[in-house]
Amino acid sequence: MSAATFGDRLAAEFAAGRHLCAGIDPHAPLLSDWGLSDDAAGAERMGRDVVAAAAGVAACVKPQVAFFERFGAAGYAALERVLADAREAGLLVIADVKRGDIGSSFAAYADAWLSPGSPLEADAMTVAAYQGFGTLEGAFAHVRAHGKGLFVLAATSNPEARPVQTAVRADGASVAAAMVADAEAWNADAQPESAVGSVGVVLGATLDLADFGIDTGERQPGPALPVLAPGFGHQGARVEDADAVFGRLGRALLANESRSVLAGGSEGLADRIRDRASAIAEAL
Ligand SMILES: O=c1ccn([C@@H]2O[C@H](COP(=O)(O)O)[C@@H](O)[C@H]2O)c(=O)[nH]1
Repeated sequence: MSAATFGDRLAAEFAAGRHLCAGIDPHAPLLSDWGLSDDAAGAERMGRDVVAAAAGVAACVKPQVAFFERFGAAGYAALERVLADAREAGLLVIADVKRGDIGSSFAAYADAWLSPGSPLEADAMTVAAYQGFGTLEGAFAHVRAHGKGLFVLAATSNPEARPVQTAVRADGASVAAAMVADAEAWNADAQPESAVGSVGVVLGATLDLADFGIDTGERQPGPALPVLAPGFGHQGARVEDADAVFGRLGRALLANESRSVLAGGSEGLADRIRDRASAIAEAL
């Protein structure tokens, strides 16, 4: 049993003025920019350098697991070492794996990414609840028992998602709004006294959330909903606009930037991370 919840640990990052989530996305062209090989060793080098530069500066790192997975077992071994470095550096890690399945199979994904002692252990993972919010129960068990966190895809930054996520369910809620409501309800029920919940959502910073039926106006009672917001930097969203985009949902915001901090090679990485972290802290 972990004493601090994931929400508590996020709240401590916010209190220290840290809201940047530094992405670890070893795209082939970025590896080439860095003078690294497009293989597991190159991805590992980039990942470990980002961890070293982000420690104490960013709130968390977010390895995009796909970029390691493309190298098979060697990629996973590389990722394990990046995760071990991040744990040692005291950085929160969100594994961007976007897993979802029927509950019994999803529980195995949750064990892989959230079980204490698992080689792939992270602090939180991204999940898809399109097979029903209840399928996430295997991860909720780790959230309750081990202080882990979840980020449920709600309104994603990519334009192709709109028809699915704006679709209206039989109860009148859009799919995106239902994910937000379900996450808020889970936090209010499981961790009513917490300032920040442990179950958050992914909301693209590139979006007008009203188009997705998401209410950013009225502050809800209960813990603040953690929001992992990709779309800043390379995808065009500006942190200066975060308040206007997220409204009440910006209370526990993690602003993700991947390519915008990784582009330009390993030289200057620490400065870029520091600059983005300050710009985000100032804007929020
Ligand atoms: O809605 C989503 C969900 C996840 N992502 C991921 O975030 C990063 C964004 O990278 P940038 O280089 O900062 O654009 C990447 O890993 C995506 O897979 C997202 O972009 N949008």
